[in-house]
Amino acid sequence: MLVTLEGLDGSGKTTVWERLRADDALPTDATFTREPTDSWYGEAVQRSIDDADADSVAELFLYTADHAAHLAETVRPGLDDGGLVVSDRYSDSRYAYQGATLAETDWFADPLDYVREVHAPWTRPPDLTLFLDLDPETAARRSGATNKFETADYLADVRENYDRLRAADPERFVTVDATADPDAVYERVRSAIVERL
Ligand SMILES: Nc1ncnc2c1ncn2[C@@H]1O[C@H](COP(=O)(O)OP(=O)(O)O)[C@@H](O)[C@H]1O
Ligand SMILES: Cc1cn([C@H]2C[C@H](O)[C@@H](COP(=O)(O)OP(=O)(O)O)O2)c(=O)[nH]c1=O
Repeated sequence: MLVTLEGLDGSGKTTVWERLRADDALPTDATFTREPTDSWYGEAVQRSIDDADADSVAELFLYTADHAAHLAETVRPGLDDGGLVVSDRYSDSRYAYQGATLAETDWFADPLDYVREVHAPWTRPPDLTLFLDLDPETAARRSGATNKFETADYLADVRENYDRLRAADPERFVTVDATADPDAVYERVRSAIVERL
C-alpha cells in the first residue's frame, strides 16, 4: 500500500512521518521515503529550490526526474509483495506546487492538468493520501519562509490546487486539521493508515 503525506510547507508532514517511522503498529519492513529524495536528482531539485530565478518548466522536469528515479529505485520495490511505503510528499506536491508556479506563465491553459498528464502514463498513484490542512499564513510562519515557495501568497495558490485534487479524488484523500495539537494530528493520521492496512 502506498501512503503519502501532503500539505503546505510547515503543515507538520515531517513531524508525523518521523513518528510513523517509530510506531510499532506499522509493519517493521515498511519503507519510509520522501520527495525531494536525497539522490543526486534530489540534489539537483534542491539547487533549483535555492535559485529564486530558476526556470519554472525546467524545475517541473527536475522534480519529475527525481520522482521517476524514486519510483524505480524505492517506491515500486517497496510495494512488491504487498509492502507498505510511506512517502513525505509525492506526485500531488508537483500537481499543486508546479501547477501554481506554471500558472505564472501563459503557456498552459490548465497547468495543474498539464502536470498530471505528464505523470499519468508512468507514475503509481497513492492508495491513501493524508492531507494536513493548514491556512497559508500559518504555513508560511511555521515553515520560517526559508525558500521561494514559502510565502503566504504562493501557498494560497498551492492550497487551491490541493483543494481541486481532493475534490477530484475524495476516496483517496483523508483531510486532517493541521492546526490541532501534534498528538491529535498524529492520532488522526495513524488511525487512517491502520484502518486501511
Ligand atoms: N500540529 C502542530 N502544531 C503546531 N506546530 C507544529 C505542528 N506540527 C508540526 N509543528 C511545527 O511546525 C514546524 C514545521 O513542521 P514540519 O513537520 O517540519 O512540517 P512540514 O514537513 O510539513 O514542512 C516545526 O517547527 C514543527 O515543530
Ligand atoms: C516534492 C515537491 C516539493 N516541492 C516544494 C515544496 C517545498 O517548498 C520544497 C521542499 O520540500 P520539503 O523539503 O518537503 O519542504 P517542507 O518540509 O517545508 O514541506 O519543494 C515542489 O514544489 N514540488 C514537488 O514536487
